Amino acid sequence: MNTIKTPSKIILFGEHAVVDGYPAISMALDLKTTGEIEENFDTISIDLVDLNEIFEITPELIKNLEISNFSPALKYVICAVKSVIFYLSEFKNLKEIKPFKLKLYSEIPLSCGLGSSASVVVTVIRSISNFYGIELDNDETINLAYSVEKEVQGRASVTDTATISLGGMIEIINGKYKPMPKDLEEFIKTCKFLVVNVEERTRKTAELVHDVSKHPEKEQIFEEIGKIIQNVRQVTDKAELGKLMNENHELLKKFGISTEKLDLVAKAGQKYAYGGKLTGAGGGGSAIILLKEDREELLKELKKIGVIGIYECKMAN
Ligand SMILES: Nc1ncnc2c1ncn2[C@@H]1O[C@H](COP(=O)(O)OP(=O)(O)O)[C@@H](O)[C@H]1O
Ligand SMILES: C[C@@](O)(CCOP(=O)(O)O)CC(=O)O
Ligand SMILES: [Mg+2]
Repeated sequence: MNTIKTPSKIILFGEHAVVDGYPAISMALDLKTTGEIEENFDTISIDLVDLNEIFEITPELIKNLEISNFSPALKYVICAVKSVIFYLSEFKNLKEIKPFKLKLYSEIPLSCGLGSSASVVVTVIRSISNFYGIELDNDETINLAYSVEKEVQGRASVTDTATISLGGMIEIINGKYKPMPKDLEEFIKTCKFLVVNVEERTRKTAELVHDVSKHPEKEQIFEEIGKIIQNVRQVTDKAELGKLMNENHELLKKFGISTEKLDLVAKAGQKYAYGGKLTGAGGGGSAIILLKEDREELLKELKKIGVIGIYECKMAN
């Protein structure tokens, strides 16, 4: 049996704007999705442990699967299985689609803005290509995973799939992923972030991304977010960086994708730490807080607000 483990991510700045070509800055997080794959007798069997579902199909039918026939929860994994098998057959000379059993499970809270969708999609792609003994480079993996997120969500950026595939910290500029400038990376590495899983989401990423794309003030808000990221590049002081996080959160609120609890957590970050903002698509889910040394008051405030979970952010390389 082969095992693949893939990190999650936090978007530090630029979520949603990045879907429209504006910049973003993100970091891989060491909460991981695991894929365990081995030969199977006659079918392709996918055990989605976190969804309590098993999907089975005979190999010859996989390429003609109609993704729209499946429930939203199954779409990411099934679209990823179909896409990687199609790609390996068409472009990497895969001759025979041998049956396999793939078990998927994750440490990442699902639908919480930490990129669980991108993490499971990259895990599927790497597990299956690995099983067939075909090496995909990062660019192939990222482009394949990005096409899956776009097909399932209707709109997506490459931020999640690139960050999760490459690890570390990356910048997205004009839809292209690049390593972070060294000095900025060194500075951000001195920062400690708290990842707060605030509450269950009311809308899926696909719906949130769609709703934001229809907002009448979208362009000017994205322009403002783009300016914040220009300023991030000059910052060498945590108080400054925290202020820019707060500004980013205020701009995201204008899209109606924050919630009362996300705002309370962001405010707690502003009051008891350097700053705080929602991360990912919003609609509930997670926030990130740039920590000061002393976090006692902050933790007390988060307890009072009542959040689902708190993770000390450890960057995954
Ligand atoms: N471990 C997993 N197993 C199966 N499907 C998963 C897994 N993790 C994520 N998913 C799929 O991704 C969806 C969540 O993706 P999304 O709404 O983009 O939220 P996020 O990426 O912020 O976690 C889940 O509803 C499910 O369809
Ligand atoms: C909202 C967005 O910028 C990030 C989505 O993150 P998540 O699926 O909520 O973890 C969409 C995208 O970049 O594809
Ligand atoms: Mg997602």
